[in-house]
Amino acid sequence: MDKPFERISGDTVLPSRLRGGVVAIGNFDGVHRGHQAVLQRALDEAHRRGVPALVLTFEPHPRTVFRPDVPLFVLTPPPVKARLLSYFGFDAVIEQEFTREFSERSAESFITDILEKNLGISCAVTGFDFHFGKDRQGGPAYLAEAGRRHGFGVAQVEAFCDEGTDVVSSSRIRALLTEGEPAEAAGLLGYRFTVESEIIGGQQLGRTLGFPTANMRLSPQTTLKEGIYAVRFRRQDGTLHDGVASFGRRPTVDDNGAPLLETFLFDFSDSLYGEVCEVSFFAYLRGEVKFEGLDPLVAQMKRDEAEARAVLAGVRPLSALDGKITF
Ligand SMILES: Cc1cc2nc3c(=O)[nH]c(=O)nc-3n(C[C@H](O)[C@H](O)[C@H](O)COP(=O)(O)O)c2cc1C
Ligand SMILES: Nc1ncnc2c1ncn2[C@@H]1O[C@H](COP(=O)(O)OP(=O)(O)O)[C@@H](O)[C@H]1O
Repeated sequence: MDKPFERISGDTVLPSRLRGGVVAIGNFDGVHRGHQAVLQRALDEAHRRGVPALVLTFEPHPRTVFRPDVPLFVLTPPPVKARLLSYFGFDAVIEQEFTREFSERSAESFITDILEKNLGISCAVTGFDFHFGKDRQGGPAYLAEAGRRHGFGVAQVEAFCDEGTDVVSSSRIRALLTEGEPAEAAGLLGYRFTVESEIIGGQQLGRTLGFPTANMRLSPQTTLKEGIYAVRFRRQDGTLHDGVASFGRRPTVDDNGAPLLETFLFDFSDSLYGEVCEVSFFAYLRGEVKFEGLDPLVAQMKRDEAEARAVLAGVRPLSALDGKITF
């Protein structure tokens, strides 16, 4: 059985069972393959030292605090990020509340108050470009020097490049998802992009068409391309179901609403209302179309189902992490 994983809010002094740990520090939005290089280094170091493996992350994403006027498509909201980190093998994530006030802290106060006093770390692991403290005072050299002064280890991990050329980044992944390239995004993430939300009621029309759909609202900042996808659906109890999903405004039946994610699960007939479920995106099949009536819509949905079944029949895990999420 997997060991218990803890989500801890920032500004708390860690209990003794989690002190002395190795902490990976960063926003890690997406927990992509570049992040995973940093996270793996922290895990290896924790195993070598025989101490807890922790992640320190900032919520909400600092960019939303510095640029509140620019919406940010967050790839991994806190519960999703926490689940990925637990699958990856960490003992806990510390979700430090990020505010303007927090950002005004000096780099030295970040070291003494957060890393030393609250977390009691034995080693910090960061990416090559991690900066911290007011006006980005603290960089890699500062952290290394602070480690020598305060007696904790420091490891910094180089930029992780895709096929040796392009740096893997959250912004590249956001752009791929916005362009309808979920398979390419999965290549950079190391797993299939996954959203989590509660199943809500709709117009109850789907069941009369032979295509009941489990409906979810995604965050309004999600700029995932609208259209039809081959997906895998995960229920709260961990069971997986293949399906086909539509993300969009349903121009045939309801042209005005905000986009909805609606998933038809194959070979399934239970109620899902009120359950928090996950949808993982494997392939983009087509854009949404305004049909003249329900018959051509249903005929197209049947073709979509056949195409999604064919896509999903051939999929393989991209990594151990992917295997834990969608296989
Ligand atoms: C595989 C699939 C493909 C869909 N394609 C379209 C489409 O091209 N155009 C459209 O207006 N709605 C499309 N929809 C949305 C349907 O109109 C919607 O699911 C149906 O009206 C049921 O609505 P309800 O869940 O509120 O009952 C699609 C839904 C699914 C599951
Ligand atoms: N195969 C299935 N795929 C999706 N949802 C299903 C399925 N079978 C039963 N359901 C249930 O039916 C609901 C969807 O039915 P539907 O008529 O489309 O109503 P709604 O308008 O609420 O989407 C889902 O939320 C779920 O509780």
